[in-house]
Amino acid sequence: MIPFTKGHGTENDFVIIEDVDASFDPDAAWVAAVCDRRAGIGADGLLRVVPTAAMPGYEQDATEAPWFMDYRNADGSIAEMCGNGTRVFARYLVAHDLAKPGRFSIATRAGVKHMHVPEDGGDVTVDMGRSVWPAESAEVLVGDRWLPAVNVDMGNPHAVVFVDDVAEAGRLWEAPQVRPESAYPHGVNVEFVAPAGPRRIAMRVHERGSGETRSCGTGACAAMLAAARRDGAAPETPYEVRVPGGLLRIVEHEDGRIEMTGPAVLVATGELLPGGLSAR
Ligand SMILES: N[C@@H](CCC[C@H](N)C(=O)O)C(=O)O
Repeated sequence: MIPFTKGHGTENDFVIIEDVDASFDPDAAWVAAVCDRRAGIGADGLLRVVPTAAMPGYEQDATEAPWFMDYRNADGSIAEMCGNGTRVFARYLVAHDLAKPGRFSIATRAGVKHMHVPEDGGDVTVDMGRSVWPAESAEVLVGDRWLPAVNVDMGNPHAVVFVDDVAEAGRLWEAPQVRPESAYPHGVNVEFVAPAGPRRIAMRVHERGSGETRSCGTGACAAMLAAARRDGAAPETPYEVRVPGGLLRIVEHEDGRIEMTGPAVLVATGELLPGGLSAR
């Protein structure tokens, strides 16, 4: 039987599997079966808690960040980074005595991230590092209009589109169409962003590998940065990003580091029974 924990950050939900001896490397089909909302546990993604020293290519980060967040999307694909995932992962480490509350670091495929988990169980902050702005120009189809995309890399790729109302994104049952597709050789997360007041935006997202989710932390940072540039806001200006699953508070510092604060909730623990997951 495989123990698991279920958690979420602004309703971006994850199955967390602890793998302290790095003996478990699930394949994509297994992850997709666990994340299936009818035949599995159901989640937007999976977080494997594994020693950084056991992750080939990341061993150098182990001293600073002993635990590695091995993130998988709901379809089983690997992504470099998950902003909401970092907060939930950090909460898990503290709850399971793998880290002390306060400040500590975790390793990810997008580098080491610095966390703050308050002792009182309050909201968790992650220092996401700096953004990169790819030069490609691209567009996203919204209804029957092609709108310009603002490309922001937060360790993973994002295309931010400004709309008047996030409802314009439609049902998002399928990945939004982008052009040229060559602008996103590894796929893209698409954020639809509308004004929601001074220093406040509303966002919906279609995530690469997971479909529409109720929140995306890296996406919220990309959206905030695109909005702040558009508003001409100075660094250190805090923004609120309203997503269907709650509220994230984000600030870009003078030195370009981006900090995101929001909830990180552990909901349940359980065990996966042998043979219970549907073969695909
Ligand atoms: N929900 C995440 C992002 C997860 C990865 C994304 N789907 C991708 O493929 O890049 C977040 O909170 O950042």
